[in-house]
Amino acid sequence: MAKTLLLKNAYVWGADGTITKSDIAISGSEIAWVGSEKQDWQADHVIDCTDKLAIPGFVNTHTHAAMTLFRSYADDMALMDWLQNKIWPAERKLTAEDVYWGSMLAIVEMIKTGTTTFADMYFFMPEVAQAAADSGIRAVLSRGMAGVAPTAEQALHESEVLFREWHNAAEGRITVMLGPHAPYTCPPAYLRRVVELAGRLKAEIHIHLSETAGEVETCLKEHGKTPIALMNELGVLDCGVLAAHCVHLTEEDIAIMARKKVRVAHNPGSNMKLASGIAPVHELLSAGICVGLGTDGAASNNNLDMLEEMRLAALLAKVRNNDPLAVPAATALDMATRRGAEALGLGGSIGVLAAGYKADITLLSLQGPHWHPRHDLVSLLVYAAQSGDVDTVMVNGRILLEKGNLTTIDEERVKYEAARRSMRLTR
Ligand SMILES: CSC[C@H]1O[C@@H](n2cnc3c(O)ncnc32)[C@H](O)[C@@H]1O
Ligand SMILES: [Zn+2]
Repeated sequence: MAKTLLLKNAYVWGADGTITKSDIAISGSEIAWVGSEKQDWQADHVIDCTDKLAIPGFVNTHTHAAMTLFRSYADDMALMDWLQNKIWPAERKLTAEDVYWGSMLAIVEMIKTGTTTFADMYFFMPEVAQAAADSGIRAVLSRGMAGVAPTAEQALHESEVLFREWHNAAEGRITVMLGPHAPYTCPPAYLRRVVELAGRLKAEIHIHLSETAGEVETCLKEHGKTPIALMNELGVLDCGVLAAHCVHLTEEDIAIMARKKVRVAHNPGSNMKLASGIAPVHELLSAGICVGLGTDGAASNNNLDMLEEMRLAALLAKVRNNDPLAVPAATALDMATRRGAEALGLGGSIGVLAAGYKADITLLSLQGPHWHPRHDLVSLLVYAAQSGDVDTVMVNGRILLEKGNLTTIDEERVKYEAARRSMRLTR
């Protein structure tokens, strides 16, 4: 018999976008019921959620988890300078164990700030998968691929093995996509092979696209097309694509993306810090494109806090469009949860608190002074909440954070391992 859990008397952000005082009944890994009338639910365990807000766990649609190891190592630089002169040389020294512990540090931070799913693109992905499996979090994993010697062939092979060994593994918490890094690291011939592999495995693609003005300029010079148009020509957009960044887009790019149902991972914090630019989120949403939120890696953000990303997304759109109505609070929250789930191909399974969805839930304490007065809880969540408000987090009905304490991870060991490995890598 599946274990049952009752979250009693919470403020629940429901499927209709309103917040009402409700109970949430959970059976095994799924939400069985949300409402306020059911009296006869026999729960194995009851959590009193008085003065707590229940939302779907945040979905971080783009990160490089193990880059926690490089947090604060190289700041205040532009993307290509940062990658070529600081990050890539340090990444060449990474071992599988480094990636496991760096990913674990990311997972600690993500769970403690209310994230229940993350999409990762990096190296040594079986170790990232193991970290996700060990911790209980949900993850969508891609082996980052660059189409240049000496690792181009190996990356294709490792992507296929990762897919075969980990897609739908760990009680269904882990899924796998293919991760060609970007148009400037993957030449057209290589991208065609990625498309062939995606077709054979029926795998989707996670890629960085149109992140900087320089990327678009170079692509136009070398291929006579924008990165989006080039991906379209190569068949990449027919595979089902999660495109990270999408900062510099033409009207024609947006029309192609809408037609091809490209989903976007918007990373406002990283885009600001690397001075990449401001993505046209309002225009993407108006074109009917699915936009989720991501932190990018902790070396370019420098944290993995989706509350912060949600607030930045709402604020930055207003600045870009000179319009206070651009990306209202409710839209930002939807992007951090339901739309993020859709962006990762998990729509209908997570991202909403309703019967039949997986029980991936974040409870926030409403006791801090910044939650008063309470005209509008969605507004308070997006514009005033703090990560320290995150009280309880569950994935698949399993509690990973209880009253602020991790239940599956030894945080002190993780911090120790990450610190000593980071010292070696950046020496
Ligand atoms: C091939 S694994 C992923 C690869 O991406 C690098 N990376 C981190 N942040 C960004 C970014 O904002 N744009 C492009 N590439 C990025 C990371 O360091 C890995 O090398
Ligand atoms: Zn990235």
